[in-house]
Amino acid sequence: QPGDHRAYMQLALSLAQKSPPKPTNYRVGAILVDLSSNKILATGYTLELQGNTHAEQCCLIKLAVQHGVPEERLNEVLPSELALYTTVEPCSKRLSGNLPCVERVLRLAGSIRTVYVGIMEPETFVTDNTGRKSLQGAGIPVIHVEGLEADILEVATAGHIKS
Ligand SMILES: Nc1nc(=O)c(N)c(NC[C@H](O)[C@H](O)[C@H](O)COP(=O)(O)O)[nH]1
Ligand SMILES: [Zn+2]
Repeated sequence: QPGDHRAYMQLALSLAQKSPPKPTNYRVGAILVDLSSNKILATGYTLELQGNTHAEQCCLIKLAVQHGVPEERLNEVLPSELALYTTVEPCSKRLSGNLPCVERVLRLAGSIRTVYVGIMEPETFVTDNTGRKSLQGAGIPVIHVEGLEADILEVATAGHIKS
């Protein structure tokens, strides 16, 4: 139901606000929801876990640790009807060269069925995020949850030098 999507995205935004502001990335919040039980399996925000971690990546790292499997084998242990809510669309390229979150989601396509985003990635670092096309091409719909765009963008870019 739309109300649930909005509530989950609002929760993801509250997580994003915990992220330490940096000029070189966005402050993003993400949650993984088990749609069959409507339970939140994991939450994450940018830089929550050590290293240059993304919000979506933090959700997956936590579950990998919890289940004692490498991140890329999570679809062997996770329920098969998950939804990822992320305030900013998953990255398709990272200036750091780390594995983009779109790749992390694609290899778990058996479990992550839908991605809900608050905004598409702005053009600050990567000008043509191809994530949405890649995911939808793999049968994973990317659905825009409307209404929080201004707040999400303000939080995401709080660490940026305002020209
Ligand atoms: N969806 C998403 N979740 C995040 O947690 C995050 N930080 C970004 N940010 C996307 C942006 O394109 C990259 O942050 C830059 O490309 C720099 O790359 P690194 O983050 O240093 O690997 N995007
Ligand atoms: Zn990412």
